Amino acid sequence: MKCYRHKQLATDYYQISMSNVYINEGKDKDIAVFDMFVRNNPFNGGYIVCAGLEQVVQYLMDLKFEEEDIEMLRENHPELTEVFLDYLRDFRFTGELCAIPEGTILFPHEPILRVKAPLLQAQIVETALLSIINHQTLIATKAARIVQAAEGDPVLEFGLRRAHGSEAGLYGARAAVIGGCLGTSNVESETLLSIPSKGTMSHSYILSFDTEYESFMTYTKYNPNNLILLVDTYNTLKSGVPNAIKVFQQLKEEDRLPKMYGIRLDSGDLAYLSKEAKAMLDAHGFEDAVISASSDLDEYLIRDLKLQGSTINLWGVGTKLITAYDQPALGAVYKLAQVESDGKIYNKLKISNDPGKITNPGYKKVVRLYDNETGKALADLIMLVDETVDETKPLTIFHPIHTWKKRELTDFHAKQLMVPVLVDGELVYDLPTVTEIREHLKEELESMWPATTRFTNPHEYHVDLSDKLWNLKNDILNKR
Ligand SMILES: Nc1ncnc2c1ncn2[C@@H]1O[C@H](COP(=O)(O)OP(=O)(O)OP(=O)(O)O)[C@@H](O)[C@H]1O
Ligand SMILES: O=P(O)(O)OC[C@H]1O[C@H](OP(=O)(O)OP(=O)(O)O)[C@H](O)[C@@H]1O
Ligand SMILES: O=C(O)c1cccnc1
Repeated sequence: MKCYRHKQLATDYYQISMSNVYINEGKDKDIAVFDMFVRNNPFNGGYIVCAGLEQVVQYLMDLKFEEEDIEMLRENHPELTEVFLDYLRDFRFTGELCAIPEGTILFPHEPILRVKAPLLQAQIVETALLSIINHQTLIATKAARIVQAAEGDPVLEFGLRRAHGSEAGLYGARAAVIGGCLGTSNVESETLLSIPSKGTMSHSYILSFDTEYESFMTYTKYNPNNLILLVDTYNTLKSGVPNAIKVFQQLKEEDRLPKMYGIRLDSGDLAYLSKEAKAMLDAHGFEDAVISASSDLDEYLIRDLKLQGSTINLWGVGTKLITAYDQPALGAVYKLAQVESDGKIYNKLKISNDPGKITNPGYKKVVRLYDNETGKALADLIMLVDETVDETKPLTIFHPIHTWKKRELTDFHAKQLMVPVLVDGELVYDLPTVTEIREHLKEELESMWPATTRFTNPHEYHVDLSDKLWNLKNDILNKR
């Protein structure tokens, strides 16, 4: 049986059936603008970390349908016309993609990306684009929170075994590094991230030897530079830590104690055990030993362990990071905002009884307004592409639903968040490396007030609409 992935078929069938209509009704040449955005911050948090753009670009640039895909569609779906199947044969994405760069902090309702392309092209890519961005943005945001809780201690991503399949593990590892993780245990990600995978040892390794000491000592023969010994297999304080100290002493005598050495705790009271282990290591002159821990950790547990005075200084985080345990889906959506047909422009919005769910029409951009004195971000404005912000005058911004909530901004500067990525289907953007993206996120987090990034009841960052966009939206609503 053949079983391999056709990425171009990784879509919902309705994209195909709607495209079949578009081409037969001559709508395929209409130019559509779609926005992708998230409606709520995940994890009850105050921000979102953009991730996944590189894979979106790869997908759009590589997208084509093979003869066998077309044959399969013809056989299984007799309703698909030959005109449409023929069109698929030569399919290429020839449109425009603008996006907020990866590692940028984003807030609900702001377009994370905007696609402007012939309607059929812009439509048929929806599912793939959403699945890429929904996944990586969610994991990058979770990772950023975990890294924030670790307060500068390195965090390693250990989740592959608990990921929802190896693809989620691989791209989850990428997103985790974007979110600030120092590295990952995932070996496959080395080719993707160009970051060497890292790791310690498992309980089974230790159990495979007659004694814990022998397992540790044998490990040192083959791992001269990486020596993090797992100390909880038998008894952390009575056996694991004393055996680790014996090994470190012996290596020190032989002048082969690596720079990076230490222990990993994986069960029990991590605060208590880390403090006791630190005291024992210090008493033997191993003050610089790494004390790492894993065991169902997340941002709340890490914060709690720090409050308890734990001495852990390297965190291994698996399940709760790679699965975004407390919020398994981000909920980004992809909505039609404009159609250009026969030279005429029609701005579109989706109505809802919930005013927060009514989409924003038009060809838009996002601008971030920064305070000149502190350099901190003040608010974001979603506006039409042809609008500018006059930085020389005070600017009054208002809540898009509760419009009486107004704020006057003075002494600020504005920065456009979206950048052109594809023009006429061609790449016009230098894709940064994952480590560059991670650095960018650090700067982004520094530009936010702590009130926005705190875990408990974070301040709702203001994302407002320009007057012109607000009027356009209301005009459309009033005409219905
Ligand atoms: N000091 C602490 N404060 C709060 N939570 C802690 C503390 N120490 C450990 N935990 C957490 O408590 C949970 C249970 O830990 P525990 O060691 O009892 O189970 P375990 O890790 O599954 O151990 P075992 O593998 O021996 O069953 C884990 O999520 C762990 O991270
Ligand atoms: O707790 P997480 O955040 O998910 O981190 C990954 C976990 O995976 C390993 O456990 P596992 O029991 O699978 O293997 P082991 O026998 O090597 O401990 C490791 O020891 C961690 O506890
Ligand atoms: O290297 C490790 O310590 C590791 C890797 C995967 C899962 N848990 C731990």
